[in-house]
Amino acid sequence: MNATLQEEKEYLEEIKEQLTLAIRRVDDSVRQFSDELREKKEYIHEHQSGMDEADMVAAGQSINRMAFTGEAAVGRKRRLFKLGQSPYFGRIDFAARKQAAAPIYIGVHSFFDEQRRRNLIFDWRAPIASMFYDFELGAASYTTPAGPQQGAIELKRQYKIRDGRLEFMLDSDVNIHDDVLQRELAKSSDDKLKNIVATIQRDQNAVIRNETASVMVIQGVAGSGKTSIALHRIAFLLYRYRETIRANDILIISPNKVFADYISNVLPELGEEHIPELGMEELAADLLDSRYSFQTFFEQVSALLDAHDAAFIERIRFKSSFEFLSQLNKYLLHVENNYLTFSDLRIGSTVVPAAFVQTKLRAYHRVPLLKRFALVADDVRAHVRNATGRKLSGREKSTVGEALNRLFRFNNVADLYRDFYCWIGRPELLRLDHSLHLEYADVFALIYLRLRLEGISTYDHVKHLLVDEMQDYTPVQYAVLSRLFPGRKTILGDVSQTVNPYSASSAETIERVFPQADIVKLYRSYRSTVEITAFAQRITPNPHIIPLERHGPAPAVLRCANQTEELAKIGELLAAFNSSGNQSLGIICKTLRQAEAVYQALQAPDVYLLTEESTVFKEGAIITTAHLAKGLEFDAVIVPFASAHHYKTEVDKSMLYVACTRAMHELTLTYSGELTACLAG
Ligand SMILES: Nc1ncnc2c1ncn2[C@@H]1O[C@H](COP(=O)(O)OP(=O)(O)OP(=O)(O)O)[C@@H](O)[C@H]1O
Repeated sequence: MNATLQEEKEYLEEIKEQLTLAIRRVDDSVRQFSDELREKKEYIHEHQSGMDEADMVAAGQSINRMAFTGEAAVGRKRRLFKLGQSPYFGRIDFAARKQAAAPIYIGVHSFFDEQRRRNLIFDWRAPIASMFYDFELGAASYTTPAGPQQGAIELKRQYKIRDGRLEFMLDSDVNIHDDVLQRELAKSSDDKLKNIVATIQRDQNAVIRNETASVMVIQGVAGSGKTSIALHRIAFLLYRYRETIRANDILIISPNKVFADYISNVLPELGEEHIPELGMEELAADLLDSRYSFQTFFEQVSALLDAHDAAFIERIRFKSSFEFLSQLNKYLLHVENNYLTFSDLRIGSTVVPAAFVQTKLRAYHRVPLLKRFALVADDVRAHVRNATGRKLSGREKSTVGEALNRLFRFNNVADLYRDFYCWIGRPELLRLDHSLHLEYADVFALIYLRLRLEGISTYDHVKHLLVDEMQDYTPVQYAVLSRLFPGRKTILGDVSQTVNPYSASSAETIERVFPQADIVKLYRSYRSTVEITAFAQRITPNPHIIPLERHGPAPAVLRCANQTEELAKIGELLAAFNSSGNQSLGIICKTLRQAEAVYQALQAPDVYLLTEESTVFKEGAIITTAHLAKGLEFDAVIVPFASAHHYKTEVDKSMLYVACTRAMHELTLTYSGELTACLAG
């Protein structure tokens, strides 16, 4: 063993010892807290009769304080314990100007040596740790409250420590060493998405640590780490702004529950609490006060996959356009200018001139229209009070309210929405029957009208919004999000991975809704082998994509004589997976019907069918649809029924691209009949 390795091993043992001592100290203080808490409770119990209300409140507060401190100690213990397993993953020896170099160890959390009053491990989010990601050996700098600290990195080292044991270490003289990244990516994926702190790349680090963007749009190719980066960005913001932002101030809008479960590990792995999460449809139901039933996005896409209905596509296309949002905005102006009828109001013997009401209503132009009537009613009441020199009777007060409500010709948003289509001369674009069941394309348009006319402030508390799969949301949806969430936003996705090409948004479309957005584009793909990435390029080419140099078997396209033989083949592939070293397999179909057919045919134990109703991500082998698999990844992927019969339209092609790009190491397609033309390249 060379001297450096020996030194590092000794240092690791020393740190582990320090951590053990620190855990013991926390244990002692937790014990002390719980003893004090018990004594306090006993004291209160015994002296209850002699205590007045103020004493009780004070005692309650002190108990809460103790419990809070106790909880913080338990959290600290959890973090220390985790550090004991893997205390650090990186080290840089940094020499600040005119000073000798000092080692800086970087880990998932910081560890402070109370006795010597110095940091033994720095949190990866600390400003000084940013140099590990941003610089090679030589000149380097980081920001401090007093300005940039210049200096030089004299050594850069990476470690893999697992269960307290040093598995390997590497000195690197270039950026984060490719070897370590390669080792990480070559591993099989056994479970949910993982943290990537040890191998964050420079361009990714810039996105994670960006503090200036009020809206950040990340357009990145499949497997470029968008979701991972966005979650690390949240962890960074929680650390950087720990005084002002808490986990509860953040909201993740996720495409479905399985995805939400799939990403749920990353932040706790980084020591952060669970972040509230909401599906787009849950948000819609909430904003419509559950007054309307509506088609879901899954149902819309399934309908498109089932049949080619030109009128349905036309409705979706129009309502996904920027033009539609502009028309809605113009219509709102039209409503304001034309749908209010002003006349003099007679309250008792007082006449309130129409011009008075009109001026008042205009003065509140910043308030949503339907909210203005109540404000103007107060003004009218005050006017009448001044004119008569007396208080108004209850009856007179309600007469004012009723008269003002009559100024506006509509009393519900659905009627206005219907009227909008007459106004643009396209009534055929709305399918809304009396049961008020909305098509998915209408859901957010109706919400937008409601938002503009009534105002909604339920989500004002959210300080940071994260939206994944941005390509699936339309300009109207973004206009709603923009008004609903005034705080900062991180929006990410990939235009090539749309499941509905008729409603897809690009980064440029989103930029039109958020002109202030910082747009970042990521082209390096980390998930799949070079062979799989090249194969997926045959479906949707992207000349800019840069696959990470990692090789594996070429994807296989297996021809079968008929469907029975195809299902038998999939059974064989499943058996081969079970005896391979791979941990996860995704059998990804175009539709749920196909997925159910494969599931029935295989009848294999330990194979799960993932549907729209599923709420958790399962390990091992799963059968699902491309729509649901979006955002997930598997060691090996099988795409059944890749025939010309099943994959022929634009929507089918999108599904095939999503399915193939889920594979990390192995990809197999099966078909019978003629092979799909989507693979023609
Ligand atoms: N810097 C990195 N170090 C190690 N692994 C990384 C890095 N960046 C990304 N990865 C890995 O690449 C894979 C893809 O990441 P992620 O799912 O975040 O990408 P994505 O862009 O959201 O993908 P998609 O849009 O295709 O769903 C994950 O396994 C992730 O851990």
